[in-house]
Amino acid sequence: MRNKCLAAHLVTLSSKKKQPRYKSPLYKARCNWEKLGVSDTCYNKQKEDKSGPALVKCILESFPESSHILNKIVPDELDLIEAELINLSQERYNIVLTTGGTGLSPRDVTPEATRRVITKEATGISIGMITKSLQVTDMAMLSRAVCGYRGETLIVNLPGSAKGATECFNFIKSCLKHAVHLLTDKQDEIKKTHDEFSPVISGPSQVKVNQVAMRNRQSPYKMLEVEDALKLIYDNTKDWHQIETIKIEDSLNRILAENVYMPEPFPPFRASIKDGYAVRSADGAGVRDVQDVTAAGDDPRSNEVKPGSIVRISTGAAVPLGADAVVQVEDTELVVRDDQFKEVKIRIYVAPSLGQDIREIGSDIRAGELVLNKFYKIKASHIGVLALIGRSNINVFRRPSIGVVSTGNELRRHDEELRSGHIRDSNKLTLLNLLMEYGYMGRDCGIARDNPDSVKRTIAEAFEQNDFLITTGGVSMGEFDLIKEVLEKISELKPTTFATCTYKNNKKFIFGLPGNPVSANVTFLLFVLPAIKCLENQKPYELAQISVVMEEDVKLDPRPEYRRVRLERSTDNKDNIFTAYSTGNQISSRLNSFVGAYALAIMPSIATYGSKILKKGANVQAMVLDLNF
Ligand SMILES: Nc1nc2c(c(=O)[nH]1)N[C@H]1C(S)=C(S)[C@@H](COP(=O)(O)OP(=O)(O)OC[C@H]3O[C@@H](n4cnc5c(N)ncnc54)[C@H](O)[C@@H]3O)O[C@H]1N2
Ligand code: MOO
Ligand SMILES: [Mg+2]
Repeated sequence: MRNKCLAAHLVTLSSKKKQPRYKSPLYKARCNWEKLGVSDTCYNKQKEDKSGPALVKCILESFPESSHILNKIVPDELDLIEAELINLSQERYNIVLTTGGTGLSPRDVTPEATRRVITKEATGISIGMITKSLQVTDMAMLSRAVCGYRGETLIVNLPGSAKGATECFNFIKSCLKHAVHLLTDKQDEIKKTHDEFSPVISGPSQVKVNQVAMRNRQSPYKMLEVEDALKLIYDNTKDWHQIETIKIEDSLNRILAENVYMPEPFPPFRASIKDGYAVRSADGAGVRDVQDVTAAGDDPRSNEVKPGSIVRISTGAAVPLGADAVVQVEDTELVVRDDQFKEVKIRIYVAPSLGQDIREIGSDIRAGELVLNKFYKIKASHIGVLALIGRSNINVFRRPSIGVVSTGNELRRHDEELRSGHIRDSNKLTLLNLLMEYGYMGRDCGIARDNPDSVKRTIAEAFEQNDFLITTGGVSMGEFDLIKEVLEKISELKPTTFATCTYKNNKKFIFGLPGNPVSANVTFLLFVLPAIKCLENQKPYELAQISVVMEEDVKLDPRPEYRRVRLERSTDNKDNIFTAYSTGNQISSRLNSFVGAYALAIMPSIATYGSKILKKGANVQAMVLDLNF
């Protein structure tokens, strides 16, 4: 339906062209957004229209989902421009951008035509555009650009030059989508944008979450020990596994869901191990006639070695009939050659033994032999084996599709401009890349704002595409910490949260990790990774541990803690003991405590250790993050 589309129409008008001569569509493109239109009046054979194509390029860059762009030219005539604008609004284009005709020359009539057409003015857009343009040139004072709308169509006057038009488009583009959503009454989209901007409203927070005075003063969720938490995670993930068939080319690091047997012997023919001569061993040493040659790929039945003769052979070639040994070229000498330098007679120094330098049929892999076991993680050489035995597809355990959501009003994408009170979302890229480090792919499912609707909507949208979600933030005791409120079945690993739920009849898994970047990283390694592996039907997993000696006194916490440490081998290193040095301040907001960290040294809780201080020189276990130290 066209009226439901987000569309733009661009009209470029030129004041320079006196006669209206051309009216032709210049450019039409269909993309997978709905309908965008671009029209252009500044077209004249004496001068190339640059602003139309330049704007089309800008639109496509800024709104790659644009589905229809029409670049059209209309002449600089009040009535014609008016008629065209009315026509475009009747066709329900969502945005009409005009270029040209906004200045002070007598031919400049675009604002007048626009005023005739619009039912209401959108003054803010013109003001925004002109204000920002004034930072570029004082000439912007001469702009008479008008912006407004007729029906569902937003009409925006831009200057005529390619530079001015694209500059002004870039000044106003951030509000265009929302303007169209408002004009077309797209409530869902409108709400999303309002959520986005809620945190910048100054004064008391506008986010009405709950009656804060009634909040829990203690977490109502049961807090678990790490081991119990892991058990609960396994119990809730171990039965999910599913099998899928994939191409062997795509199977690296996947978990095999079948035993793989060899269907036929390998090598499938008797193959030479050396470059040399295929011989009859009974003929012994001495001078032989070189009867023929057989190369890799030749049919062994095409040749038969006659008594007293030999056949030149290369490594990997099938040994011809009659031959039962191969003599490497190093153990021979040339006796006679012909004019063409072909070998005629050679001498074998040492009598060959039966079967020498021949790989018998099935000597590498017997027919029926088990070559790969179910539950193996498929490595490069395994894929080679699968190729060797002629498998195109293989059954593996399906991986959950994984989405990553950040939550927080303070968050902006790392590439977005920050305003006061904002920080960049670092957890998203950390987690997506941690997934990749361990061989998984995650999807960016956006940033949810700290209100129940936004959290619910973002989670629901993420569940549309994913089996497994990792969220960060919003799991603690704050009045805007909402993740737990929207989940059904919950256990808490203070403050990490794990829940399973059914969404549209499918079982889904969600980890609400703490927002603090270090905590998100550590809890991913401790809990999320084992859960993903369990869904893939791998055995209970944890990072490999080694024994380390702490290089400093450490104040312990009521909860076990995981210190980021640099490791050094002890000088004598008899028992393979490593010394662990903390990577600076360990506060959980300080993500750079991971920089230079090779391991997580496990600090026991006060209760387990029986003291508040772990003394320098104490021996503890450390989970290895990077073996290359
Ligand atoms: N009264 C209590 N307050 C807090 C407790 C508690 O037990 N009682 N626990 C503290 C601990 S420990 C942690 S960890 C945090 C957990 O916080 P949340 O998971 O609720 O996360 P937020 O409050 O949303 O954010 C915490 C912190 O992290 C920053 N953050 C959040 N998301 C991101 C991101 N994607 N990228 C970068 N930084 C992010 C956020 O700005 C906050 O500074 O709660 C303590 N409070
Ligand atoms: O659990 Mo919080 O993660 O200590 O900072
Ligand atoms: Mg919080």
